[in-house]
Parts: sequence; C-alpha cells; structure tokens
Amino acid sequence: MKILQKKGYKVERPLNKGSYGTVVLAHRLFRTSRYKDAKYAIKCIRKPSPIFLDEVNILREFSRYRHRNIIHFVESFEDHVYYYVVLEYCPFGDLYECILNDDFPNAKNQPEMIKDIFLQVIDGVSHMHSLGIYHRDLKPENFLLSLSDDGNDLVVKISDFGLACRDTISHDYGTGSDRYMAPEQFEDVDDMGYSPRAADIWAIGICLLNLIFARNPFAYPNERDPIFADYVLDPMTLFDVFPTLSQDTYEVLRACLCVTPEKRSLEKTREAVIAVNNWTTDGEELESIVNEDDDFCPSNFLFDENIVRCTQSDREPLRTPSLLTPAATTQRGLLPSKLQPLSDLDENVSVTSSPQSPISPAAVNTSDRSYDSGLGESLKNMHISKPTPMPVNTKRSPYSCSAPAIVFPNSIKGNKDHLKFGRSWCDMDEEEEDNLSIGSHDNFGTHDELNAKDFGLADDWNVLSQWNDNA
Ligand SMILES: Nc1ncnc2c1ncn2[C@@H]1O[C@H](COP(=O)(O)OP(=O)(O)OP(=O)(O)O)[C@@H](O)[C@H]1O
Repeated sequence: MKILQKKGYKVERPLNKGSYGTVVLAHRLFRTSRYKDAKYAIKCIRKPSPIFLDEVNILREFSRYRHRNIIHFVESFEDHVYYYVVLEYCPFGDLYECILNDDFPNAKNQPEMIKDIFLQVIDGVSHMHSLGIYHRDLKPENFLLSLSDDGNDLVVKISDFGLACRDTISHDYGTGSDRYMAPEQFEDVDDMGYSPRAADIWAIGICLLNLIFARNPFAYPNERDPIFADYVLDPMTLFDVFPTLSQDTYEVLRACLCVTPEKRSLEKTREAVIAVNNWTTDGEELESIVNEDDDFCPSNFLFDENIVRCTQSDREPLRTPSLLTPAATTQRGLLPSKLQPLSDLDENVSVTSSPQSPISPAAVNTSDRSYDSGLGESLKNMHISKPTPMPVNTKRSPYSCSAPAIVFPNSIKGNKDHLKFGRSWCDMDEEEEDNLSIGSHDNFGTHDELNAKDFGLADDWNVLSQWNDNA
C-alpha cells in the first residue's frame, strides 16, 4: 500500500488520466545521485494491464540509449493494485495543450519555433526507429514539453509507448488514433500487414498540420471521409482544406504524407523542413519576422516554471480514439473491404502554379456532391479549438452526411482480456465527461489542494492520498 512512500516519493497531485490509469506529480522525499530531480511524473497503471511490460521494456531500452527527445524513464515497481512507472516530469504540458489553448506560438508569428519543435520530433522519431522501436500513436498529446538544462530551449519529449512495437511488419490494424493513423494502419486492405515505421512518418505529417493550422486534415484515413478521398485522388486538394498552406509546407508533406507507405521518408521530411521559409502564405518569410527583438525565447512562452501547464483534465476533448486492437465486430464491417487504388504525391505534378485553387480530379469528380456537407462539417469538427463531443460508444459520423456511422464496440469497456485498447482520456464517454466538466483550468493550475473528484480522478487520487496520509 505504501509503496510510493517506501520508494521515496510523495504524491503532490494528479496530473492527468490516461487510458490505463492516472499520472501523478510526485516529489522525492530525499535525493540521491540517481534521483537528481525534485519532481517526477508517476504513471499508475491499474492491474491487470496489457501494456505495462511492453511499455516498460521499451522505456528501459531508451534509458540505455538516451536521447533528449525521448521521455526519460527512471524506474518501475508495483503493488497488488497498480504498476508504477516513474518518468521525468515535463512541467510545460504537451503539444496538444499548447495548440488547444492557442498559446503555442503560431506559424505566422513564430515560424522558427515550429521548425525547431518539428525537427525535434523528427530527431526523436529517428532515434526511436534506429533502435527498431515504432511508436504507433504519435500525436500532439504524446509530445511533452520541457526545458533544456540551461533553461534556454524548449525540448520536446516523445512519450507514451503503450502502443509501441518492434515489429517491422504489423498486423494490428486500427492501432493508434484515427486522425493520425496511416491509411494502411487504419484497416486491413490486403492482409499483408503494414510498416509501423512508415505509419509513424505519416503521423508526424498530420502533427505538422496540427502545429501550423490547429486542425486535423482527416477525420480518419478512409475514403468515406470526403477530404481523405479527395486527398487520395489528388494531394493538392490540401490547398483547398488549408487555403494558406505554403508551397514549402507542401514540400514537407510530400515526403511524409504519401499515401504509398514506401514513399515516406524521415530524412526527406527533415531536409524539406530545414528548407522551409514560410509555413503559410499569410506570413512573411522567416528571416523578416525573426529579428533580434523578436528572437525566440522559451521563457516568454513558458511563463513561470511553477505553473503546471500540462494536463488540465478539463481540457476540451480532441477526439482521437486510440484503439490497440479493435474488436472484429467494430467498424471493420462497415468499411469498404478495399480502398480504392491509391494515387500518391505525384513527383511530376506541377506545383509551381498557384496552389490556392488547384483544379483537381477530385474536385471535378465530386462536383455533383455538396462539398460543404463534407468539408465544412468536417472542419468544424476537426478544429481543435472547437471540438464536438463524440461519445465513444455512440454512433459517430459527424464528418459527412453520406458516411455510414462508425459504432465503437461496447466491449471496449467490458472484458478487456481479448481486447487490448488505448483510449486517450479525452475519448471518455459522456458520463465521464460530465464528471470532468466541473473543474476549471485555473483551479488546476493554482490550487495544490486539487479537488480530484472534480477532475474524474477521484478513485485513484483517493487511494494515493491515503497512501500519503497514512505514511
Ligand atoms: N512525464 C510526464 N510529465 C508531465 N505530464 C505527463 C507525463 N507523462 C504523462 N503525463 C500526462 O499524463 C497524460 C497521460 O499519460 P500517458 O499518455 O502516458 O497515459 P496513457 O494512459 O498511456 O494515455 P493514452 O490515453 O494517451 O494512451 C499525458 O497526456 C500527459 O498529459
């Protein structure tokens, strides 16, 4: 019961709730050379857990081959109720939070920062892949933010390896989060499996669009999403979805958001990012914006180190269901058995013409349907700052009037022995959301006496409080 205390940690407050348990902030009761930091994040995973061992094994490997852009694992232990994973604490939140709160410097005003952040993401992913580890759930929620040791730089840390694998070919279709999933990862098209490496590269392409536009391009990578369908036919339709998309950004996407997995390249993505002068067409070039007075300074962005910026449990939901292995009876039956033949980013496509309104095959072919019904509705629901609640266990097809509903399996909350799943905390059902809606952003940041009940963390929090109190 008092294992945390015995191990030298005192829990301060819950940080957030993930699919598998609660993450708490704890400080060390005494420091040693091994435990240099004052604060740690402890992921408390309720037993039984399908992911604990795999995640810890992968985290251990990262501690042998440390990288500044991968979360640092400290130790793990367990009692009869929980597994505990002790991690370095990232006090400045995750990228999702920054995008959602609009306090992440935007593409127009801080283009260099977007470049820096994204290059760090690429570095972290590249290191991970060099160790033969593939994340499969890369998304802004899993990019935590910290400061460099000298306090001058914002450092991105890739976290949450609960869905990571070492398979070069995976058959776990539907693993990850719909909006970030590569098409071949989303559903089984030809029973050939998919490359998790290539799937990760696709995901970071989506993350880049999140960073620049605070939106997701696709609700899910299936042709029943009209925007994705158009993209498959002609990638330049992205210029319709994001009217201020720059040619530079498009060049980056040409390297990572290829529908054909084999064409995705992390190295080419990196080269294209380095070459970016402007992310959007509504800003000036990087050089003219970043002058001496306006130089990037993390402390301006990050404010007070003591403010816990991450993990407000009341943050607006960004619907990104994370299914590890969807049940056989799920949306699979509702999806077309095969994707249409996929076109790709065409190396020969002329991109020198005005990118704003490409006359694309998709646009021509779909002239008889209401584009608004798909695009407008889709964008409305995809805009990160105005998310629409979409309970996990109810029909969800807000993207297109014509799209059949996707029904999540009831069993997702039931017997999990046969169904390993990962739900982002923001994909909770309505009942859970009601519990969360009471808390406020300010309260979380300013009151140490956190009312955990208001944040839906009551169960775990009460147990953890008892451990501390009884100690
Ligand atoms: N080291 C950390 N420092 C600060 N906050 C953290 C840390 N680790 C996790 N968190 C917070 O806790 C949340 C949940 O953590 P994590 O994603 O590891 O759990 P999970 O149960 O695997 O979640 P998911 O539902 O995404 O699968 C994160 O989104 C983040 O807000």
